[in-house]
Amino acid sequence: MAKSKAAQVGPPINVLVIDDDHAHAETIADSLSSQGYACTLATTGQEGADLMERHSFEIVVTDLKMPKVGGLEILAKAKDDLPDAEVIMVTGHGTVESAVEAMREGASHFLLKPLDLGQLRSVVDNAARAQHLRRANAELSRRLDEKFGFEGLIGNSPPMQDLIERLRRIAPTDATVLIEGETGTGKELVAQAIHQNSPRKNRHFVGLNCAALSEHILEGELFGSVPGAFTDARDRMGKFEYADGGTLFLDEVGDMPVPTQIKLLRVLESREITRVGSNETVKVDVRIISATNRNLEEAVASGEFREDLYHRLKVISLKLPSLAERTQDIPLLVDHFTKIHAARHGKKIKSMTTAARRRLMAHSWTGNVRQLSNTIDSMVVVDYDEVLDLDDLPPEFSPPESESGGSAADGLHTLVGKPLSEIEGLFIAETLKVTGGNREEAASMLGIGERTLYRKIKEYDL
Ligand SMILES: Nc1ncnc2c1ncn2[C@@H]1O[C@H](COP(=O)(O)OP(=O)(O)OP(=O)(O)O)[C@@H](O)[C@H]1O
Repeated sequence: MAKSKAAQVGPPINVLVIDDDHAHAETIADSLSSQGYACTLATTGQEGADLMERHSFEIVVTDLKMPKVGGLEILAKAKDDLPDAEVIMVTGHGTVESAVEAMREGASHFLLKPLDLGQLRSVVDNAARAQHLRRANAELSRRLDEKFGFEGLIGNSPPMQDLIERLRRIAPTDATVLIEGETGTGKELVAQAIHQNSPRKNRHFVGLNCAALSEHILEGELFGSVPGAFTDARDRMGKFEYADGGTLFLDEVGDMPVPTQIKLLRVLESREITRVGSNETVKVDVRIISATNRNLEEAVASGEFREDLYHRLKVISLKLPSLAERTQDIPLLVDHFTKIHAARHGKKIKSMTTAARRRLMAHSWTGNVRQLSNTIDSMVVVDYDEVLDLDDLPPEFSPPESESGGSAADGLHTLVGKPLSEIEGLFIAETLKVTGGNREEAASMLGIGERTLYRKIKEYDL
């Protein structure tokens, strides 16, 4: 491949070369560097593993047989720390079986020793092509995010745009964040988006639901345990240690038992944990994001939540709007979930009827975005004609009596006798309510142009 090709899109592809034979490692790196790759060398498996923790490599070329940390361990490490990296194994004739195992475990290619440099370059070029495609996709989704959201967070309404703007500023810092919001408003998604846009993104994002766990189990989960700490206790790493260098997401933090709250506060202050049953302390570097759908201020007032911990957790406080506060986002979310669920079920959905959209817009979504997603999921499953319509909606969406058949006429009776212009104004106002104030959507529902709608809004002073 020509030198320029490897560096075609953006900065050069980052390659990590791991080989305990120094001269061999250098030959590989020289050969790839001359093709425009940015190579980093490691001459032990351990050194390679350490480098993978700190840097983001796109391709890893590793020797299979190395003392202590071998190629298969490197592959497992790459899966954890660099899940998008392409791993290429270099192996001697005697170890072909392990190389086959490596392929099964997700290596993208293996090369036999003695290494043919031409073949090496062509295999690396193929991996680089896959990485360029990944970069292009990431760039595309970044642009889409810029337009419609942030890391999969869909929403164009003013409260969502404000939230996304704040997230962009908060994410790259190390600040502790408390996310408050009703169930299904996207608290976990927001926590993940913060992690993905922080310097910690290559380390673990570890979630723990603090509700419904007894004090002892929760503490074992958080801090780990040593044998003998309690019945069945094993030598086990807790979530804090596992999240070291990364982010720990404490979901339903408002339900944490008070004794555990005290221990958590101590850990946040000292930045070290003690496994349950042990006296040894372990330093941890973890960013804490917590979430709750309870009103924590009330919990503090009633003594169920410690005030000092509350203030520690809410250095940055984010309140997620309920779906009722951002009905304007429903059409975007509907399209988003239709695509996702159709792809998941391998079904083709061409469109959704206006009547079905209208019903979804008017619904009271107590379960917020999750409930909307589940509803679209079930519509996609039962649909048979590639068009999502009222008949695909779950039974709880059946129209109320007043909207169906003859009884609708009863409702209309109350309007008889009013001037047509007043009725028109009433209908426009109702439609705008249904669309959450979205005029484009309202105009399309009413079957009139947007300019006409603007004129009528002015005319009726809506
Ligand atoms: N703004 C959004 N854009 C796209 N998908 C979203 C958005 N908000 C939530 N979702 C989706 O809705 C579902 C519920 O979100 P999530 O689990 O983050 O909510 P939650 O507030 O943590 O809920 P709970 O309090 O019940 O744990 C997920 O599938 C998530 O991907």
